[in-house]
Amino acid sequence: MWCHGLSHLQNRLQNLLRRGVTCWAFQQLNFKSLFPLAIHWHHTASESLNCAWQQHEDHFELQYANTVMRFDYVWLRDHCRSASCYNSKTHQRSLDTASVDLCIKPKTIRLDETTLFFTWPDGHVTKYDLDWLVRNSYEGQKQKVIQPRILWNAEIYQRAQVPSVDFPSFLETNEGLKNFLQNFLLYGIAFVENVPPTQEHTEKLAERISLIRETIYGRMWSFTSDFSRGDTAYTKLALDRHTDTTYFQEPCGYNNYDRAVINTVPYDVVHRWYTAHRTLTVELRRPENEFWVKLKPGRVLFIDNWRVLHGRESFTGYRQLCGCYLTRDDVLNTARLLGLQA
Ligand SMILES: C[N+](C)(C)CCCC[C@H](N)C(=O)O
Ligand SMILES: O=C(O)CCC(=O)C(=O)O
Ligand SMILES: [Fe+2]
Repeated sequence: MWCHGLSHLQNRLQNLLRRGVTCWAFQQLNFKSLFPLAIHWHHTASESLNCAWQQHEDHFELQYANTVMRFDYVWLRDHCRSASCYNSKTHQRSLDTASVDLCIKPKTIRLDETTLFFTWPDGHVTKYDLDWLVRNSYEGQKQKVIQPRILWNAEIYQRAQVPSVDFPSFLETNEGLKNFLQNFLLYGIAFVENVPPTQEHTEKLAERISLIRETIYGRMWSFTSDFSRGDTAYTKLALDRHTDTTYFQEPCGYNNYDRAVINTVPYDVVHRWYTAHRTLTVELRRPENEFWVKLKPGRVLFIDNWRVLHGRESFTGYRQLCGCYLTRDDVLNTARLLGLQA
């Protein structure tokens, strides 16, 4: 993440929208006439619970809360929350997953109210609450939006009139910080206004959100067009949309300027790469996806490099920027501590 101003932004957002899982209607035929092996459907005693399950040869099938779920038996054993399998104080698994027989099957399955009890061949009992299973099933997760995001282009973002947060509110109130982070998570960029235009205040701002990442550019960097480093960022040249530090093992995001020689793939794969690169670049350069921001002293911009690229026009005269790179895990951690879905 950056926390300093840029002259224009290019938003390019790939987001996978997920569809909810469909419900399942099941006409219960008399299986005896169809299959030699009787398949037992187990139902809850109380109709209101509306839960049915079936013990298949290689998985457990559960129908509950309008969701059809399928669970691997090793998974059901591995996620056991019994005292001997799970440390409820640290929320860590005690069970040695590698000790679970890959061909394990439950000896018996029983439902009591809203809890399923699986008894394994060694006598160990694993119990699951039905709602926990829905929440933690693959089928249940597919229905959830992991983190709400708003896909935008320049027009959508301008129309959204996303409010900036003021420096004092951001620094001194959790509400200010939470509003900022909510916008940052939704859009991938967010602004803080009226920040005293010093590196120290910018640093204080960044530390409010996350750990600052030390890189070859220092912890906080302040730069101008003095070519103090052999990089076009330290010139007056225009910079096309990009993200920084793509040459790091843990880059901020990816960047065409800094791309090293492609010498690890054969020529035909190289050509496919260029074709894909061209498709992406055409998309990235669509004018409607460019959101220009006029930076000024006191305006701090945070950018999620996994969602938004940055760049600038060429310029004349004196211009100085300062900022830093933030660690994504710590930004997300701060957001979660404030109750945001991140
Ligand atoms: C000046 N500042 C430290 C912000 C960025 C320097 C980044 C330089 C390099 N072109 C890259 O994109 O990673
Ligand atoms: O000068 C700017 O506005 C941005 C420069 C840049 O992208 C960089 O330093 O990586
Ligand atoms: Fe950059």
